[in-house]
Amino acid sequence: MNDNAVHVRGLRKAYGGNPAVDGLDLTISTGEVFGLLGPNGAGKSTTVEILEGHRTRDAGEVAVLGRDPGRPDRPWRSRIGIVWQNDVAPGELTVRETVRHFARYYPAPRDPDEVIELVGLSEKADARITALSGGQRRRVDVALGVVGRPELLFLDEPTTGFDPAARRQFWDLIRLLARDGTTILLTSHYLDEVEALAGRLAVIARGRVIAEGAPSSLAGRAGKTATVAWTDDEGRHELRTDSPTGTVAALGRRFSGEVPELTVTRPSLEDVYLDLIRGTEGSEERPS
Ligand SMILES: Nc1ncnc2c1ncn2[C@@H]1O[C@H](COP(=O)(O)OP(=O)(O)OP(=O)(O)O)[C@@H](O)[C@H]1O
Repeated sequence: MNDNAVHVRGLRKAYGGNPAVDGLDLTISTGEVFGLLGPNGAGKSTTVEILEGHRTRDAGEVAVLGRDPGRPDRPWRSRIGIVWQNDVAPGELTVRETVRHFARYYPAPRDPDEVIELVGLSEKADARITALSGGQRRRVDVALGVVGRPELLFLDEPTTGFDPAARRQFWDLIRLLARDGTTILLTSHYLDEVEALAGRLAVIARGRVIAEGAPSSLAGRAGKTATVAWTDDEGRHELRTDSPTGTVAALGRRFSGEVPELTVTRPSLEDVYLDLIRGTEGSEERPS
């Protein structure tokens, strides 16, 4: 159909007459790490489940790895990987047994021991799943999602329950998979995670994409007013300006050298995101 990993036009899905996905368009290029953001109930999971072939749609054109996920077959399924939101690992097996077991479902799996190492569970390889902590079980979920060497990986809230160090380690794993050519669709409520990992993202509200772009430039973020702050004998100063370069140059001249505690900040991704979704929840008006 086309070379994109994911191609969606006019996707619709309603539950009992209530639209959950309401004319959604999405294109994800092969090899991209794409973030999906949106408030609770925006339609992210419904969209992702349709793309995964786990939910039917009411209308719209959808191609995932060139196929209609509404008619999934086994070879297509083996090309996608899913990290489920809920723990799917069987309890009585060890980590290694579990990963080996799942590897057998795929035609060209990764080496189970390498995968266990990748997710940082080598020391727990012989532990039963039931003996793992919540964050460690989540790592098993990730291992099961990638052991089949997927071309397209769906990650839904992947780092929920991870400690900060484990999150960073997981981000490294995602970057490694991306370098390996894996296309990744990441759904997360952690904006720093999306910013760190995604090349592009879409914000969904009330079943539609309301903004799309690189995290650094979403909704005109890069051009938004900057805040220049510095400290002098009188204390801390903050100046909002559309020309921070000129402001910093003037400060440089005033201090003839280093400006004490100088910072230049633009609105964070979270600021821009919250602005975007403000008014989309509980309102009858739809953003254009
Ligand atoms: N199986 C279902 N039956 C009925 N309504 C559903 C079903 N699944 C989802 N919905 C409704 O569809 C809408 C979109 O839900 P969805 O789970 O896709 O949102 P989401 O963006 O993934 O939210 P969250 O961030 O909370 O996971 C919500 O109003 C939800 O109540």
